[in-house]
Amino acid sequence: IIGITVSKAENFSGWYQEVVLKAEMIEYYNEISGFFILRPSSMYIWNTIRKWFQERIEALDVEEASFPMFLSSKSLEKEKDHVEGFAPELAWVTKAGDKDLEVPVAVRPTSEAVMYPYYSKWIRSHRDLPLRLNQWNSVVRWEAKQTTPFLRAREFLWQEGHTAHLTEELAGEEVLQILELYAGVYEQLLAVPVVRGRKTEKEKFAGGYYTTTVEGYIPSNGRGIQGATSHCLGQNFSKMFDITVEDPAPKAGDKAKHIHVWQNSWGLSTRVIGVMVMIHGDDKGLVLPPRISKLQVVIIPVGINKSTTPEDKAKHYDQLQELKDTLKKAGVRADYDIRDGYTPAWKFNDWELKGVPLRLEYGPKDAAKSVVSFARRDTGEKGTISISDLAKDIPALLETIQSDMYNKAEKSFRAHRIVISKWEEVIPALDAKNVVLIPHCLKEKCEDKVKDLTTGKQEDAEAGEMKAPSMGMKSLCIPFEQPEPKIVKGETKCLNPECEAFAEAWCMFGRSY
Ligand SMILES: O=C1CCCN[C@@H]1CCCn1cnc2cc(F)c(F)cc2c1=O
Ligand SMILES: [Mg+2]
Repeated sequence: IIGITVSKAENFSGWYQEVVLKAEMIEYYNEISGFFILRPSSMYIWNTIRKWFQERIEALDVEEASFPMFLSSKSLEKEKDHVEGFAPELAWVTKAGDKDLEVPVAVRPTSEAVMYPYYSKWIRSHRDLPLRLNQWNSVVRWEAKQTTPFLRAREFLWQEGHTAHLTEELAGEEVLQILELYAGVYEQLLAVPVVRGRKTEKEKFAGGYYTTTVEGYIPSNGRGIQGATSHCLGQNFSKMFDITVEDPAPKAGDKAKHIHVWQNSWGLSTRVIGVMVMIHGDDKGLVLPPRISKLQVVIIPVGINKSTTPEDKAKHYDQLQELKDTLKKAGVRADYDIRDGYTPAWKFNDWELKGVPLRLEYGPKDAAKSVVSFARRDTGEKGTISISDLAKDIPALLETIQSDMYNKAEKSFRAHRIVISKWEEVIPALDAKNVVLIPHCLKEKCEDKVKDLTTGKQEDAEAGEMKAPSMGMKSLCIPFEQPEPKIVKGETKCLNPECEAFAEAWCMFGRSY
């Protein structure tokens, strides 16, 4: 059978691998492990996201650039403090042909060290600010952990924005504008709800000042997943790379001094596609939100069989063409499937596997009544639409599917975000596939302890039980939207029973990717 042989509820990771393969989104690059081929249906989704995001950052005066994909160890040296943790992920080129390179070069895992020596050269006066450049490219991080399509790959497509500003306020404003665009990619295109917040000191980008993030939730395993990040780098990188401007408003009598610029960097990757697949897919395969689906409507001829005369078949197929033209004129990405030698049922399965949001069935009986039958991919709901209403009803139905998919996922995430004020309720909540909001002191050491306290111990596992001890919980973000009752400084204690500090905020924790 062409369908999915693994149930999403029973074997989530096996289900996921099978869906992305059988829906023809991905091919494993068997030559080298950890690399994947993105096939047309994935690239269509990525390009839809790219157009949507590109249009909006252009409105923010962000310009596009393309920098080399190799890093010299000299410029890597400049950010050595936080790069050392990443060193195992760096891929190096040491030879060209049969000659060793004098100095090995690293394949970019991100482009700060490639770009910022030139930011230093280009940014002289405050009139050169703000500088806002974005790259659409791919980066390489030689992950040691198990890779999986879209979610963790050794090379992935992303965009990386790198901006420089005169003040912390101007940088901070942009950090949030970009974060809101990331939330828009998820909520408006992928029908995926996200929580907006700030990363804790432990989870933020170590080279930065603060990190804001959009966090997703995977109902199948109750885990949180980082969706995209928008960092304020503060003046950390401008000090490392000497990116300064003359003070535009020196106090009278002061000699001209130089200000280190305030920088941001922000990235969203093809991981977003994996998140969408995991949330919306089902045991028949992919379920695509209409706004990002290459094919929104597939029209399947039914009731055509051996007894149908060639004339009638030809006439019927002409009508399929008319239906398709009507839908295309209405702005719907539609096509029909007249592949010979396959039954309608086979075709239904094939297009369900590929996640096409809406199927229309059209046979001689429908023709006689000037209707088409429809079947929604997300809910399976069926019905009929009169052909005269197609141009109006189909676009409306597609928008209904888009918002129903979002609302269903939003309801599920909201129901699995549990506000907790008693420590003993935490692990049961995690085991019930929830993420939790707890009063927390936000200190790194305390977070380490919370992770340890919530990691199942080997001896707890039933003797001989193969299951790995349950994963501890990490902080996901400090939600901008804080639950009631608001944490009052010095009143509520940090929920970690071994921590004496007061809570600073409600912090979202969960098992995570
Ligand atoms: O996350 C983003 C958004 C886009 C621009 N970059 C930032 C920070 C990237 C953080 N990061 C993430 N991963 C890395 C992996 C490495 F091998 C390495 F040398 C450096 C890094 C590294 O700096
Ligand atoms: Mg990483």
